[in-house]
Amino acid sequence: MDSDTVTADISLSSFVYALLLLPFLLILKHIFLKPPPLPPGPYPWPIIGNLLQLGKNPHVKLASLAKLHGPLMSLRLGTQLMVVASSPAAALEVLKTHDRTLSGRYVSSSLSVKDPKLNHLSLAFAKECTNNWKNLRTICRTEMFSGKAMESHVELRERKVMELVEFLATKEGEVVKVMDLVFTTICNILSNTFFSMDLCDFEREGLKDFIYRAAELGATPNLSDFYPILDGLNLHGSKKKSKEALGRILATWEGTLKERRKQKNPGSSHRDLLEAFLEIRFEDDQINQVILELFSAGADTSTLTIEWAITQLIRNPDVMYKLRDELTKIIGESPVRESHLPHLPYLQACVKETLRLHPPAPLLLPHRAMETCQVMGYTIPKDSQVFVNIWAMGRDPKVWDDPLSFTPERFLDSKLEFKGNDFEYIPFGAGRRICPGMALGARQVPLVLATLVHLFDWSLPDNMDSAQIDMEEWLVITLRKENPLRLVPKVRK
Ligand code: HEM
Repeated sequence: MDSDTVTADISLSSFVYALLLLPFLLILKHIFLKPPPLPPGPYPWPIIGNLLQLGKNPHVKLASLAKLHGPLMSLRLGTQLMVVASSPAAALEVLKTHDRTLSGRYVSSSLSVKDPKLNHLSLAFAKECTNNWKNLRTICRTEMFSGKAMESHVELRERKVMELVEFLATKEGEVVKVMDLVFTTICNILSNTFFSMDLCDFEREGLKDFIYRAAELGATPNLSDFYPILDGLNLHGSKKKSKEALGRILATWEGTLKERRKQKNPGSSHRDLLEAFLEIRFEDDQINQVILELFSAGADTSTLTIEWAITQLIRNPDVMYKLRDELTKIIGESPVRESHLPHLPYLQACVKETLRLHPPAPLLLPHRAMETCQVMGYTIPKDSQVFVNIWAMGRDPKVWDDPLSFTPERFLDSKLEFKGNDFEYIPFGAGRRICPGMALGARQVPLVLATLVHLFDWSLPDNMDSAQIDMEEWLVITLRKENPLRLVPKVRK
């Protein structure tokens, strides 16, 4: 046998051995290199998964499910996978350690922008954190939320709040839907920052009702969110309804946009966001998209926080008394100014305590896994929806003493801030997707709240006692429409 034949025999036998070993190697790979499992969660039913388990207050139900399944759990909603983080440690993993991968946005099919050009120019609904999204955040920060921009709008915010006070004063003794009026004020603060004009009226319906309607449609789950294959069928007709509602919102500033495009020099006494957008040659569609998103993200969140703060103050007269006392000592008889806010620690603590118990976005906005990743020893597959249940974290007895009581004092000697670094307390989120409007929210909410508490006495109508305002989360919104929470403001003499 010559050496060539021996070499050929050896290679042939190595090949045969390798072939025989292959199944074993594959089995070993399967056993040892198997990706970690999905996060634990309730058993999913065939086809519907866990859809029926969420109910009408998903954050409340998810909080109780997390007690059974742990701080990182997964549920199936139709064909979609939902992952929920419910502890500060899990929130830190999602919003800091894996922020790059998990900062995609999951957008409901009824809200999703079909035009790819607009999708690239979206802020809250941008599916990825693209350069366009970064640029948009930078423009909004520079023009609206930076220290300089915030200072340039102080007088505007104070004026709008005084208009609310003047209107309320004309209603002495009457039953008033105060929170509708607060919503009007917040919308007008925003619309003046965008266009230097009011878009809402205390007496008439208009923009605010269209925004309610659009928000309601956006929050209503759509079957194609759970079964994307049904997307083209538009079973609820919700896309048509959202399009109508959005069309009516856009119509409220269409004329202004046209006018301002024609003007060479806008002539407004202070710069607004529209001026910045026109300078960088944004088209109408692009401007509409961003302003729409800023309205939807900024108006309801601030109003709900004020509404809950007032509700908690009525429920807790001692806290109301202490807050009034602080306001009287620091402000005296004059109207509240933004320059007073840094000197009102108890007011700031009341706002923080309200955001702990009643975060207006209890699950943040839905994030999306842009790639498959491993978190806390579990796999989160690409395109899963990822939520952080800050409502559950705000009421967790492992994190807070006596978590259900409204005790602003807990924030007085504490260094806890809502700026996205303390993961037990993130009402504005954290990481790349943190709320860009935090600076504005953190000024307009205490300004309006302090004004309402300082200038008015709050009492309930005779036929309602404080037990009746023992509301469940999100019921406030329902109350507003079906059985509005009517508080009687009495102007203090
Ligand atoms: C009390 C007031 C507010 C609270 C509690 C709040 C809270 C939040 C939260 C929790 C998020 C989602 C963060 C995430 O998904 O991780 C968010 C996003 C957002 N907020 Fe706010 N917000 C408030 C006021 C405002 C205001 C006044 C504006 C602007 C006018 C605003 C504009 C936005 C936008 C555009 C986003 C989407 C950001 C993105 O996806 O990149 N918010 N906010």
